[in-house]
Amino acid sequence: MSNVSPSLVIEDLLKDFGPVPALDGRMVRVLNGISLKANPGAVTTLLGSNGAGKSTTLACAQGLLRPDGGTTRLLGKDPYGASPALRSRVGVMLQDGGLPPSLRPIALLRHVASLYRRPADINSLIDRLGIDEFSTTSIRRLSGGQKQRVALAAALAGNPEVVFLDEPSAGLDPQSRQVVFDLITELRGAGLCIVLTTHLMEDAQRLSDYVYIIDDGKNVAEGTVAALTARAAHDSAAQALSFTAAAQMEMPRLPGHLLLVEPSPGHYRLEGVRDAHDLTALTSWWAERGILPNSLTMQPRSLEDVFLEIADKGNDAN
Ligand SMILES: Nc1ncnc2c1ncn2[C@@H]1O[C@H](COP(=O)(O)OP(=O)(O)OP(=O)(O)O)[C@@H](O)[C@H]1O
Repeated sequence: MSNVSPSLVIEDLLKDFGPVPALDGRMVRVLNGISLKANPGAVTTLLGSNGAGKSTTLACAQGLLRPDGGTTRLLGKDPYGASPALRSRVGVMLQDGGLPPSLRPIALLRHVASLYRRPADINSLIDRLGIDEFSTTSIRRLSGGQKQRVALAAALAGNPEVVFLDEPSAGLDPQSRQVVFDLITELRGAGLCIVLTTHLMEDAQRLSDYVYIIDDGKNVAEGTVAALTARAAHDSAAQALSFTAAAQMEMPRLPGHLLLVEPSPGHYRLEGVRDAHDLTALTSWWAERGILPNSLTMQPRSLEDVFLEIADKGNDAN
């Protein structure tokens, strides 16, 4: 891995937007020193909440926006104002699709493929992504998930070495999501450098070889999913326990370090469990109230726990 030269290298990226009338015409710094690397044959994920700066980072990496500072090298070149030769080696799937609304999907994909010297096998992409099912419908009338599939096929039509996927699973039903995930995994196996953004922890956890968590235009953590989750487990000995029972029960009084919440009706989550005594506090409440939970799980730490902890620390620091 260390001998592989990264397809994308970003160092200390700065990007300002504005002037913003609501801020007396001042500029807003939305990227404040983002750095990352993405290797071929790997899925590199930018994970962050809404507005963290993921799409802006991708737009700079793709050469669609001119950065206000820092350096960006895509396949060894500055992507801003790059030659068509560089662009033909890169595929982009934008969050809002950017597809011409009046065209039909297959005509569009054949046209896009015809613009490249070494296009992908477009029939196989159409088949894989189930685009045949809606081939006679214009893009304008496609559902969100169908547009996503066409946008992914368009991003891959030129047989790129690097592909940028902005929220690739947005709007997809579980079956299409699985198809897209399988395709991404296969492309990684074929040596593509895949850079994706998501705010969905589950997607990041399932797909990523390396994750950069960004918040407020800055890097806040990075690593493999395994390293990030292991580090968080080491940082904090507390675990969470989930159970399902009758909805909207009166909450018990628990020791101060425990927090019992009902994130959705009938689904309870006890946070901060450190040892078996903490479980006694919970089971005493169940015994007093005659509650027998329908299900009960102690959860291993997920990327979501890591993310929420980092976000919490960020909020505390502000
Ligand atoms: N053209 C623009 N002018 C002014 N502000 C902008 C512009 N584009 C983006 N921003 C701001 O920059 C910040 C980062 O936006 P960006 O779209 O990169 O976030 P994101 O992490 O991709 O979010 P999301 O998950 O919601 O797509 C946001 O606060 C956004 O409002």
